[in-house]
Amino acid sequence: MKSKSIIYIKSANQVVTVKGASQLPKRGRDLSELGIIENGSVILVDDRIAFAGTDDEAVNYLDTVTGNVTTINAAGKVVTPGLVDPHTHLIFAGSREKEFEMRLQGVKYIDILKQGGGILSSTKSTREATLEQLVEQSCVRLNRLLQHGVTTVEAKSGYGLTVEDELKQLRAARRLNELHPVDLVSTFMGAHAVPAEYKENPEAFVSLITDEMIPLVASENLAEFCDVFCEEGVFTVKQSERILEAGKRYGLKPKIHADEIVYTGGAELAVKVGAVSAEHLLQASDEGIRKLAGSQTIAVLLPATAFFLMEQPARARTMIEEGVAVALSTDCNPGSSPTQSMPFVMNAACITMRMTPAEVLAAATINAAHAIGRADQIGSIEAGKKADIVLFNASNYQMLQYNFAVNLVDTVIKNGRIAVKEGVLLGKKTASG
Ligand SMILES: N=CN[C@@H](CCC(=O)O)C(=O)O
Ligand SMILES: [Zn+2]
Repeated sequence: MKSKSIIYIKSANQVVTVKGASQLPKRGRDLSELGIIENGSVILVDDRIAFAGTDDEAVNYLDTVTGNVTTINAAGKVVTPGLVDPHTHLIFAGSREKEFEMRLQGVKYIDILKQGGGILSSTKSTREATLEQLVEQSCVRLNRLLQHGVTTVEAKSGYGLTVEDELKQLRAARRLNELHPVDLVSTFMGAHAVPAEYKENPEAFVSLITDEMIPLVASENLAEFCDVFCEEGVFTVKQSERILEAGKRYGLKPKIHADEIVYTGGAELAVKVGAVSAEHLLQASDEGIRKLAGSQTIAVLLPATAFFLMEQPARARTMIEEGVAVALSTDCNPGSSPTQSMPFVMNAACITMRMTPAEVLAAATINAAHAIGRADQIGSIEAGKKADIVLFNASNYQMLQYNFAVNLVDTVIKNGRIAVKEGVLLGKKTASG
């Protein structure tokens, strides 16, 4: 019989389990309850977490298991669950730094899209790329996410906007998931923008999404979620509802880019369709926030996007006080958030939205896992969950947010294997494996 692989992480300054009293998303005061173990140990057996407790308890537990033990001395470090990034547009080709300069000169993000740039510019480069080129370019970003502590990432399509190119993007995500240690969770987002060829007839594009794209995505099992950019000048509330309901009929769970640039009632729609998550929410109304608070929909907040677009961020404090379950994400994409740093997002959540370091950590782990329907497997350090763990060079969890614009990640363990050691990616992944 194959010997078990055991990783014994011991003597951590803090093990931040983020374990909650229930299996539900964290809200209100509970968002700050991190289940910290001082002088803690974590024991991983093969690809699962087997134990989390004090150093003394760990010694007793170790007596009960046999296998090849790798010991990691975590003295002076903070141990957390692998970070979860629940909203990205990871799979794309090209970049848009020229638009960045235009925006610095005062041109609005949404106006660039209306003039045929923005998302449509990335659509052009993504259509021109082969699946292999998409995997290659996206792999570089995924490596960086991993080096910044992310062990699971959601990835949306939406830069293809034709049947074949949307499928190509989702197949690229599947390929990357197969070759890379980080887990990818796919979302179909054919409703990311109306392509130029449908400018005069957007309803026909909506029909293409509902009648052709969604059935094909579902039949190839290429995505778990369906997302829509519900925004003035992009997809109306009515069109968004039609698309999300069509997705539901094919087993794709709804997500919405809601109330990002202007208020449209996106948050209200998210609750109406039973969305797993509503994203952005910069312009969400009081009523929208109240409705989110009374629902199971997670509010995925994207402070790096507001920062990069030079806009006011979402009202995180109001949301938390009203009882909304909030999560955080990079929104990694070529236009509004070309970052691969969750630690930056976590810092920005404190500085720009006044979330506390404790709230931020829960929002970037367990609540982020809820936002992609994975909270039973990841997002906290609990026996039975995936062995996805990060060790930070920090004496306490507040340091993670306080020490901004540096990467404190020392070690990342993904599925029970060391993927990053002393900040360096091991067995560096490329598109060929
Ligand atoms: N707002 C819509 N979609 C992305 C941006 C995509 C892009 O600009 O390429 C977002 O979530 O920010
Ligand atoms: Zn997005």
